[in-house]
Amino acid sequence: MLHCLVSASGTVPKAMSKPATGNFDRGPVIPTTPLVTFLEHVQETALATFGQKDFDPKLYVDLSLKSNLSTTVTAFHKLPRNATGSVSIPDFKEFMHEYFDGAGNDLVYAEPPDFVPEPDGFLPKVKNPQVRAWALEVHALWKNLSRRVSCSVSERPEFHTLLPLPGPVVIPGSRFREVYYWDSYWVIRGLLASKMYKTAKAIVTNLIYLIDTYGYVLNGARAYYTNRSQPPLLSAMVYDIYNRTGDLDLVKKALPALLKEHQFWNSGIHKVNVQDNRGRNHTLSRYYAMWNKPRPESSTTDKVHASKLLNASEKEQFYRELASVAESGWDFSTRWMRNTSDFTTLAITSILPVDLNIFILKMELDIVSMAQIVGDNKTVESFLKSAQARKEAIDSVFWNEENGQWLDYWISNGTGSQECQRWKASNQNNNAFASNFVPIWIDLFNSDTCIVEKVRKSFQSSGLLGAAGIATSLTRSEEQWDFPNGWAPLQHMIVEGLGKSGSQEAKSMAQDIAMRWINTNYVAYKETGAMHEKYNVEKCGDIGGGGEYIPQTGFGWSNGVVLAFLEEFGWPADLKIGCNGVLL
Ligand SMILES: OC[C@H]1O[C@H](O[C@H]2O[C@H](CO)[C@@H](O)[C@H](O)[C@H]2O)[C@H](O)[C@@H](O)[C@@H]1O
Repeated sequence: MLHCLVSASGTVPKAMSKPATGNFDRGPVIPTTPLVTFLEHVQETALATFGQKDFDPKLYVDLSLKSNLSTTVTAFHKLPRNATGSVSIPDFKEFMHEYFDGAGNDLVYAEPPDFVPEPDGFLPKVKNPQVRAWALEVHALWKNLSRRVSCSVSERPEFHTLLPLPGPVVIPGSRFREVYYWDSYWVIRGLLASKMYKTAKAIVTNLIYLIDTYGYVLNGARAYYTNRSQPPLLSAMVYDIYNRTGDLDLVKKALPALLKEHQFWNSGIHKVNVQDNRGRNHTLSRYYAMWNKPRPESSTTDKVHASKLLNASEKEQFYRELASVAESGWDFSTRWMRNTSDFTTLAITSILPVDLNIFILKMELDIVSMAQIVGDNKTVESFLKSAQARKEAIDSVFWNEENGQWLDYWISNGTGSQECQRWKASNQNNNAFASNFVPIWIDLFNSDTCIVEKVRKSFQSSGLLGAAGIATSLTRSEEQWDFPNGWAPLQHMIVEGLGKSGSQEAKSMAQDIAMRWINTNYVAYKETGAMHEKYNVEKCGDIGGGGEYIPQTGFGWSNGVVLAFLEEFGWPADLKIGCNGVLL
């Protein structure tokens, strides 16, 4: 098959049409705020002063000011330093105490209005008392994770990197003190199981507000996340809430925002046109952050990686790749590296990712359903066409009949390339990733018995299924979105897709994976007293590791997926919970 990669050019949406900085124009850059830039300097001094041990760079860009910026900057420059840029620990601590409010102080605890300790009709299929008691503890964690932005933020926004939001949110937990885009989908799935519809709707209202303000949903609600989005799942949130609550107003409010979001992912740098040898043009999307400097929340770390690169142009491009990987939610993974043992070869902007395009196809189909609900026939017609076109693109670019998987596709040229290329099978990434099975999540694929059987067999022999769930990849890289880590969202999409299919074998497989996942979450919870951000799928009860920050607890999407699984599959009274069926 001959594919022709046509330019990924196009107009940058108005909300983000800022000139690129520097001499190496590889796309737009959204300028950051003076406060973020200053806090990066504070972060650097903190590292020089305290050293690497227990250092979390994000902490420093989450601080808020006590006085205005210029007074604080002046005091910062007056601090006596030695040659390495460090300050004496007592001087630095005093400066921090005098000029900054602690990270997270501007996001205050908010009692969820719809929380009750045991909701009516909670997890009716969970019969085992021990599992029920644990599920109620997980349900109670929503109270710990519920926040609202303090009034001080809207009073003095220039003192904060936290962005103002109209309503309460649920945060992932620990260092993730703000609301995150794609995490919110699984938080909402859990809230629906917890019958907390108001809380779920408030999250969606905030995300719609972000679209109204910025033109897209930000990675998270912080000033340093304005240059990128995250996997687009707002339509799925709205659609699932509507299906539970029948809230027509929510659909009416969401629809215009979703049309805007669709435009964001299908224009400018995110859009790539591929033409095949039969002259068919396919349009697909990719991740592409509007940033080409170190990520402020990981600035000191990014600079160390970039120091291995020789010139300024390579560094700029590497920084853009880092931020674009953060947009994918899979930060970081060998999935995005040209050379899996060299982190500086991250090249996500040259990849058409399977899962992103599935999320956008789902967005298109959800828009069709919602437009039908509100009687907007023009939108129904136009989005049916978009969905049809993307389905054809997915079939022809990603599907690999031999593997029975959808594979990411490497494009060899970056932004602005006009060059036609011959489609090669070798441009499909043949490595096994959990994302290769994400298409099965959506009804368009899980209702096709033939596809389901092929995919089920392929999944069974892929090596991804471990004792405690689905591994992210098969590569042991020390990156957190790789082997042996398993992540709640990936378990959920694959399990839900297999479970919805008409195949009995696929349904049993879904139940089996869900039980492995529930067991590991349960045992880790009993051992550590917490729900974790990620787990090690090699061993039941083990938590995940690797990556650029220490393992986090809380944890929004893990709680959501456990509750959603328990709602769907239940737990029989006589079935033991724990590793190898051993009761703790
Ligand atoms: O601080 C480093 C990075 O942290 C975030 O990514 C990770 O946590 C998110 C919240 O749970 C999650 O959505 C993401 O999938 C994780 O990899 C953040 O989203 C990144 O932008 C940030 O650079």
